[in-house]
Amino acid sequence: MPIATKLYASNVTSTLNSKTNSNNGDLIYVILIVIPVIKLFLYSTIHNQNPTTSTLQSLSSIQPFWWQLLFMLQKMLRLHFTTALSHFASKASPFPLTPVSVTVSRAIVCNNPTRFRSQMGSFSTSSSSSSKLLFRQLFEKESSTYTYLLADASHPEKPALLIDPVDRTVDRDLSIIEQLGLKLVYAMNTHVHADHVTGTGLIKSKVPSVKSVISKASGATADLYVEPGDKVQIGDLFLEVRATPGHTKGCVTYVTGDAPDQPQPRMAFTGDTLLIRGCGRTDFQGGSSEQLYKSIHSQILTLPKSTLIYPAHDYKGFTVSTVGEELQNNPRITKDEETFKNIMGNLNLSYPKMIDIAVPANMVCGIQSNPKQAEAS
Ligand SMILES: N[C@@H](CCC(=O)N[C@@H](CSS)C(=O)NCC(=O)O)C(=O)O
Repeated sequence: MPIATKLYASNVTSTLNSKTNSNNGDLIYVILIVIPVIKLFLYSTIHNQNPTTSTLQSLSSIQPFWWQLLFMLQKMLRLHFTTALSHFASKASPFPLTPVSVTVSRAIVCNNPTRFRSQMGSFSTSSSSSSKLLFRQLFEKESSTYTYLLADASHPEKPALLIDPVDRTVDRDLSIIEQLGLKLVYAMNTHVHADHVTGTGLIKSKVPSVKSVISKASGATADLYVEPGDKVQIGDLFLEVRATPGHTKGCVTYVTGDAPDQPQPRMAFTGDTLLIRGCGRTDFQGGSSEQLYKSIHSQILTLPKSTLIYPAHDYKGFTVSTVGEELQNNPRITKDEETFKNIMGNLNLSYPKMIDIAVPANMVCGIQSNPKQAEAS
């Protein structure tokens, strides 16, 4: 029996029980109170006394007998006596004393699951929703890199793309793609990375139909080059390409489409341009703090405040932010341009350990002469 029906049935039973009990209570009321009063009046009449003036005298003479009788009755009918008291009390009180009210309130909670679901839903701000989008944020711990998997799950072929895959985690990424029944179409980079080798080359060696993608401005070799304003389509979903130079000269940010059938809120894959509470360094690969400041402010922070920020790295355990959150809390980009340039000129970060291997490899989208060697590294 469904829980709501069960509760309703027990509620009906309780109501019937309390009705029976109140009839018993009426009977006890007659035995305990009405009969003694009649007896008192009869006694007064028989003895030719005015009942009003002789009440105290009369009571004192009959009390021992009647109270003894009442005491015995009470013992015999303890349960009924208690019920009778409850009956009188409930008649006097605006609040019912029987458990019926408890049962009813439980039934109301269980009968309104949608109310509680919608309350829970209104607290969810950390992910974007679309009936089409399948989204996964994947992490590579050596370089603290995020790789993003996006797919149109409503399309018959379930076309998918990867943003910023890492060579070390290609097998993991391809296995989740296979498990979810997706068809990987594009392996994309936000820029030429300096701290790890991109997974795009290795992916192509394992799934030759996949196309590698990078910006034309990067100067790197790939199957497809994107430019500002281009759209990268998978099924009915698309990403817009925005030029965001500054960390490197070819950096781009991929932003989900601005249309009612696209994920809401929008999602921005910012690479190393905008990090959570930080931003990419500007001291190599054609970096420029002046350009970075302009890119972030004109191309990313002008998006709706609800836009989700998904960076290529995080070193502090953050996973996602929003434009609104960064506008308020980012210690670098909330400053004026001069202060920002000063901060960026004094970061004193050591060069990435992999820079001498990573940059040349990534200039050809990670295509290795021996993919098996790369897989083992
Ligand atoms: N220690 C790491 C490199 C860390 C680093 O320099 N990160 C870059 C992005 S990867 S090129 C960066 O821009 N950091 C900004 C910051 O404020 O930390 C290594 O050796 O690989």
